[in-house]
Amino acid sequence: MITVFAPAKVNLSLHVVGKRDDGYHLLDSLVAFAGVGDTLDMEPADTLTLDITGPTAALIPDEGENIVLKAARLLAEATGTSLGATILLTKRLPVAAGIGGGSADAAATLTGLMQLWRVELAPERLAALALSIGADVPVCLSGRPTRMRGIGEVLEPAPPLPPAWLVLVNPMVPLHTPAVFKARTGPFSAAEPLTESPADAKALAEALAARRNDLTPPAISIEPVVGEMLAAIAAGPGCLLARMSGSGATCFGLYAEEAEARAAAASLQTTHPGWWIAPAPLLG
Ligand SMILES: C[C@](O)(CO)[C@H](O)COP(=O)(O)OP(=O)(O)OC[C@H]1O[C@@H](n2ccc(N)nc2=O)[C@H](O)[C@@H]1O
Ligand SMILES: Nc1ncnc2c1ncn2[C@@H]1O[C@H](COP(=O)(O)OP(=O)(O)OP(=O)(O)O)[C@@H](O)[C@H]1O
Repeated sequence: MITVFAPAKVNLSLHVVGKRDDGYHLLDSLVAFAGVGDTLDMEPADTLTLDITGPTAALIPDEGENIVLKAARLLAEATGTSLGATILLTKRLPVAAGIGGGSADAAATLTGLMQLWRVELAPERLAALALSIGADVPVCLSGRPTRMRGIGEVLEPAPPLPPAWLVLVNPMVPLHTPAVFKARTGPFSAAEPLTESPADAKALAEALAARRNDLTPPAISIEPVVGEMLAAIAAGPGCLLARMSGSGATCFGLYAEEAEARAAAASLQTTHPGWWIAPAPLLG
């Protein structure tokens, strides 16, 4: 059996720098990953089947093909294999949450099934297949701190990030990516990539504070609770920065120490028992 971890994707900064003719937005984003996520267990089988369990399994809508099966089907088509797999997805991340839950699952499916089926794809074919599943799937395949540009297809390693902790907070209200991009108004931003490795978590927070997530105002216009979450996270002790990830609604606090992140998470959970709150290390 193969087990693959599908970590939450966190956009530490996200600048919307333009728009393509087909309506997709051009981004410049510093993307990292957190030590909390879904897991996929895969075993060889004659056909492809998916079971879903875990605390957030029920949040995945019934309609449409699950992105795990879509990724598996496209990989089988691209490699010409007739092999199947029994896949168990343990879902822990909230859905439609800006932390790439579905994209992380799709990337983990590709990684795991390539091992299970002993198939390979040229890197550029794999990248194109990933992008055809979703804009965030290529970066989730990389799994390490990355400067993401274009609509998600232009990837280059980011400078190494220092040890740091995150607290991810979601109001358990889905926020759909197309609606947030649609609500964005005003001029486009300049790209302001991180060029040097921050010495520590405080320096990382300072560098991030000079940048932003341009999707925050449109997300707040659709779900005002995003503004409430940012204020609640920022007000807690030890918080170096509070920001929204991706198209929301998940926001994160950045902390230097694990104990600070755990204390902040416990305090937020007491004041907001309905929110999904996960302390996790920033993966280097
Ligand atoms: C906001 C981010 O999460 C940042 O990492 C991603 O850009 C979104 O990635 P994703 O959820 O995989 O997005 P997709 O499923 O490919 O796109 C959903 C919809 O969001 C809008 N969209 C998405 C990505 C992008 N760069 N510009 C867009 O305008 C489009 O209307 C698209 O139809
Ligand atoms: N395995 C899956 N996990 C979560 N959502 C899935 C999955 N398969 C299909 N979906 C569908 O994909 C939609 C988007 O879910 P996802 O959690 O990937 O969004 P997101 O957090 O907006 O992603 P991103 O951070 O890439 O913008 C869901 O509303 C759901 O209908």
